[in-house]
Formats: sequence, structure tokens, C-alpha cells
Amino acid sequence: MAKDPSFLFAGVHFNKKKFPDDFAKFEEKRLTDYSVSNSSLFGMAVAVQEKVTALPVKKRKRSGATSDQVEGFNVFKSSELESDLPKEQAEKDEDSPSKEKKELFRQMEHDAVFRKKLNIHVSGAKIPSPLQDFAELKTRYGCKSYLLRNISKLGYKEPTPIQRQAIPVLLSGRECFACAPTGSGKTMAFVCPILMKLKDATKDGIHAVIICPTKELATQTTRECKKLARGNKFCIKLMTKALVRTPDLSKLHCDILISTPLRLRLAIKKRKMDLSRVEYLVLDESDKLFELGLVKQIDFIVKACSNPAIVRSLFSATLPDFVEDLARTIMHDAVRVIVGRKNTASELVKQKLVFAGSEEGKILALRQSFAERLNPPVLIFVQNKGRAKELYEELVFTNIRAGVIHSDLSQTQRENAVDDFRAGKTWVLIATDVIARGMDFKGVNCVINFDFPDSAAAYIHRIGRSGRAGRSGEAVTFYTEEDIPYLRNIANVMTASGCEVPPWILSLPKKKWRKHRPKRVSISTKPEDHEE
Ligand SMILES: Nc1ncnc2c1ncn2[C@@H]1O[C@H](COP(=O)(O)OP(=O)(O)OP(=O)(O)O)[C@@H](O)[C@H]1O
Repeated sequence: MAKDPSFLFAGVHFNKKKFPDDFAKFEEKRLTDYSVSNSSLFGMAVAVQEKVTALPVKKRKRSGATSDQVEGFNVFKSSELESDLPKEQAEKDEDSPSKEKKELFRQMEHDAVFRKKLNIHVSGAKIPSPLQDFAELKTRYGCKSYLLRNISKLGYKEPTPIQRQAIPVLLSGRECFACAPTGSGKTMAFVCPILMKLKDATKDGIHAVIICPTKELATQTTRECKKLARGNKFCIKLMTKALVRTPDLSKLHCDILISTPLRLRLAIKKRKMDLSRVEYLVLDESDKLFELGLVKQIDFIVKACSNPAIVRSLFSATLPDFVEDLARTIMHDAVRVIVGRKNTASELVKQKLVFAGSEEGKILALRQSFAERLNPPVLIFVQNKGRAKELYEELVFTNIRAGVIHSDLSQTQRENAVDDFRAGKTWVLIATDVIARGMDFKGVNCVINFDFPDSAAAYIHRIGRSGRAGRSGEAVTFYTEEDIPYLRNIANVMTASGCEVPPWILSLPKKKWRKHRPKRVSISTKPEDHEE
């Protein structure tokens, strides 16, 4: 393999005054390499190219651009990119390390140090500087006062790391795939730039679409959008069952539409919904959306968003390689933003594994732990709706105020279960994975995985319902003999987020993770009814 010529630079120091040219070139190279080694520390496969942040950003042609269609995404050719730099200026920059260029390198160095401090890893060319504070939204991007006021009303004092980097990326018109821990403020990271970029409430179609994998998450995201948009006339719509039944949606106008993939696909196919004017498309919990079963619907929606100037972004706390690979082939000139280490659990959650022996042992362990210390709100995850019902039956006649949510309940019942839990009317919520993704219950003290999760991603998202927005949390995972082959997979996630795991678990053989949903013995401890 040919050696990277960068090794030639090792240990080289230039005298800035004597060799300003060489110094400038060296600095650019050094900063790029710095980012590369920085990212490779965290196992990133791609070379990071943090580059000239303050240079005028190349602009994508907004109209008349041709594009290649790949699986519904528009892929622009590099020849369609134009530089905003005046020609003479560009030539001058080539020749002399001007004052601006030096300033630029200083800025690059500053950005690299700041990102390192916040554990932000980026790749892509010409990445905008991260935000120092929310005030920069106004000074750098001319954010309107209403939005800053709403941010402040929500009690957000400082942007979270994903907000610091993803917001400037999206504001600069770049596509983006972002991965940051659960509960780290990704929603605001994609809603804020949309609100800042949209023109004042227009009446010409749909301008932004946010796709969420579940109805509960779509409802929550709509609420968050409305909170941030308060005081403005933006029309923000949730794709409800009633809306999707409207016979003709071809004339629907709204600024932001939030939907699940299924409902949106139905609206496009059956109700003639027109997405050709969509300027911003967000795929929240993108890895879930790219799972088998949903990917066709997503592809259909992406194709329907046919505006060549569209800016697409993917957000999740877990970004498996296959989603990244797909994203890399279909997105144009996208910036990749990773906060912390990819696919790890929130470090704010103290995680524990408990051997429960058998299914019967689990219910005993649960009762015992509640008798010793019940610190609500507590979320309990089980494997399927049948088991959710059974566990609910077990707890409902105790003095523990329990609620349950699963896909057999009506939409209203599901909403009530979430609302009651949020309002503290129920202390314990028993759930299937339907609410494992994205749901933001403030102050969940403990997540109990009554049934072992079926994948590492499911584990990360489930326990991420606790330890949100800087608060600490706890997660307890019960396991039985059947789960032991997969224990090592969870143990790896635990150690990666700084939790201790008994050494014997770490010495277990690795097992390729397939959907782990063993047939489990019934939870019910009630004697079965026998007919006389
Ligand atoms: N800058 C901020 N300062 C303080 N709190 C914030 C900030 N931004 C968002 N939050 C709060 O953090 C919580 C988590 O935010 P959000 O639901 O967007 O997380 P997320 O990263 O999308 O999580 P998940 O991966 O589980 O979907 C919310 O309660 C939100 O109000």
C-alpha cells in the first residue's frame, strides 16, 4: 500500500514569519490530519476532513439543476456546484497566504479544539463552525427574536453538542446525518433550522416534512415544533387519522408536516398529497425507518419529495453501518456529525444486569425491588403486547399505580397512557418497544427491561428514556438462561458507556445478534380458569 505522504510532515515546524506560504499550507494539512486521527480514535471508518469553515460555502444550484435519481434520492453531480468566491479572489488566495487565510486557520484550529472538548466528530468538506451559544443564532444567522425567546422560555441555556454542530450545518444548506446520544436534544437540532429557514407562513404547499417511526413520537415532535414556533404564524400539522381520510389533500398547505411513514404514504398514494415543494425532509430515528418493512415506504416518500433543492437529514442515537452506507450513497455532499461514540448508551444512565433465573423469578424480582424501593416514574419494557397485558394484570391489583401501552390499544387509550404517566397519575408504565424510541418522559428515574431487548439498538433506545437532558437515571435488565448467549452484546454497550460488568460476562463468546425474541413462559401467576 502506498504510504500517505502526510508522514513527511511529522515533527515539521515552520517559522511563520520567514515562510508564511509554507506555514499556511502546513497548517491546513495539520488541521485536516488532526481531525483524521482524532476521529479514528473512535473507530470511524471515514477520513475526517474538517476544512475551511469561514470560506464562502459552495452553493447548490437551486433551479435548473439536473440530477441522477438513486433510490428516490437526488444525487447532484459535482459539476453542478458553484463557488461563491469571485475569480480574482480565488486566484489571489491560491497564491498568497492572506490575512484572511491565516484568520481562517486560526478559526479552524479553534473549531477543532472546541469540537474535541465537546466530543463532536465531523466529516465532510467545509463544515461550519459549531455554535458557541444560542446568541450566535442571531449574530451569525439573523435568527428572529421569537425563536430565541421560545428557546429561553423552554429553559435551554446552552445548546447541546448536537445542536451546536447540526444547526449550523443545516442552516448552511447542507444535508446531514447526525448521531447523538438519547435525550441530547436532537429534536430541537432539526426543528430550529427549519423554523429559521422557512419563509413566513406561505400558502403554497408543504414546505417541510418530519417523519417519525411511531404515532406517539410524531405527536410529541409536533408539540415540540409548536412550542418552538410560538408567536409565529407557521402552520404545523400532524398527520392524524382524520387528516389522512380527507378525500383530496392535493391543496393542503402547511409549513411543517409531521407524520409516520405509513400515513404519509397513504396520503400521497390515495389522497393526492403533493410533496414536490418540500424543502426540508427529516428522517428522525432514521435507522428504525430504514428497517425492513418501512424502507419501501420511506423510499416512496423520498421520491415524492422531488424538489431538487431539498435538504435532507437523518437523525438517530444509533446509526448502524448499513444506514450510513446507504446515506452516503444517496445524500449529496452530506456532513456527518457524531456526538460521543457511535451506537453507545447515554453515559448518564447507571446500568445493571440482574439474573432472574426464570420467568417466574422475574416477577418475584420486580415485586421485591418495588417493595424495597419504588422510585417513580418507572418504565418497564416487555417483549410483546401479550406480555404487556399479562404484566399489567399482575400489577394492577397491587397498590402500585400502573399503566400500560401497546399496539392493541386504541389511539386515545395510547395517548391517555402516555399523558397519565407524564402527569404522574401512574407511577409505572408497562410498554412494548412502541415507545422505546424518541419518547421524552421527563425525569424517568428507572427503566426496567423485564424482558431482554432484541438488539443492542433496542437496548440503547429503551434505557435512553431515562437519563435525559443532563439528568441521571438507572436501568436494570433482567436476564434468564435463555438470554445468556446475548449477554455479552449488552455488556459491550455497558462498558462502552462506562458501566462496570462482571468479568465472566465479558469473557463470554460473542454471538451475532439476531432478533432475540424467545418464546417465554407466561408472566401470569393467577391459576388458569378450568371449566367444571
Ligand atoms: N439546549 C437544551 N438545554 C436543555 N434541555 C434541552 C436542550 N435541548 C433539548 N432539551 C431537552 O432535552 C430533552 C431531550 O430532548 P430530545 O427529546 O430532543 O432528545 P433526543 O436526542 O431526540 O432523544 P432520543 O434519541 O431519545 O429521541 C427534552 O426534554 C428537551 O426539552
